[in-house]
Parts: sequence; structure tokens; C-alpha cells
Amino acid sequence: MYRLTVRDHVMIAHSLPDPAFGPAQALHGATFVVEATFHRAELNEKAIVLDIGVATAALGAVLADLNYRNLDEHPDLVGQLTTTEHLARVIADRLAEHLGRDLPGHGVTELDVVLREHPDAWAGYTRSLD
Ligand SMILES: Nc1nc2c(c(=O)[nH]1)N=C([C@H](O)[C@H](O)COP(=O)(O)OP(=O)(O)OP(=O)(O)O)CN2
Repeated sequence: MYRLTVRDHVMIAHSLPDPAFGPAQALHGATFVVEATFHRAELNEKAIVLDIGVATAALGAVLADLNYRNLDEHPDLVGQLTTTEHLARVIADRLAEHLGRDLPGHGVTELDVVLREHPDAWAGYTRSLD
């Protein structure tokens, strides 16, 4: 399996209103470094998984909707616990939608999204693509 990873970051505010999260129940900010990895079994006719510029633009487009937002008030996320894991899934699903819509025939079969919360902690989500 081949893979290509691109990286960006997103700055958000949110709260995690569950006692399990201690002080993070209060509104606070976070900057997540976001890595998206695209997989395919065979390279395309240009001997790549996906053009790096195209992959970077796709990730940037998905993150733009979250960047500088208070996720507690984001219409798609209201009432959800926007943990690192959950955000990884949200971003992966949106990236999958974006690829399907804007890049038909892209050939990518699997997608990993990793959010690095700080240098020593990260979480992610892996999904297949149609
Ligand atoms: N598995 C996850 N655990 C935690 C998440 C998460 O998204 N996924 N998020 C948080 C908080 O949002 C915040 O990032 C850190 O909270 P904080 O309590 O300050 O830090 P720690 O949990 O690392 O340390 P404690 O000793 O529990 O305070 C927390 N966990």
C-alpha cells in the first residue's frame, strides 16, 4: 500500500462539558496539527498517490470551516463532545466527501486523519473510501 501525508493546522475554541474532562469542561482554545494520509494500493499513471498540492488544498478547504471557530456554537457540532478523536472523524468524513465531490476517480482507498494536540498526545481516525 502506498501513502501520501500532508499537514496543516487549525485553531479552535471549545469546551468539553463532562466531568471526565476536569478543567477542560470550561471554554478553552486549542491548536491542532492535522495530518491527513491518503492510501492506495497502486500508484496512478503519474506514479503518485495524489498530487501534494491537491491533497493540501483539500485538507485546507476542510479545515477552513473549523478554523477560528468556537466549536460549541458550530451548527454541525452543537451538543457534541468535540474531543480530539471526534474531530479526527469529522475531518476524515469531510475530506472523504470533498474528494468524492471534487476529485472523482481519485483512486484513494483509505484515509487516516491524525490530530496532534501537543507533542506528546495525538489521536486519529481511519476510514475507507468508496
Ligand atoms: N482521549 C482524549 N482525552 C482528552 C481529550 C481528548 O480530546 N481526547 N481532551 C482533553 C482536554 O480537552 C485538554 O486537551 C486537556 O485537558 P487537561 O485536563 O488539561 O489535560 P490532561 O487530560 O492531559 O491532564 P489531566 O491530568 O487529566 O488534567 C483531555 N483529555
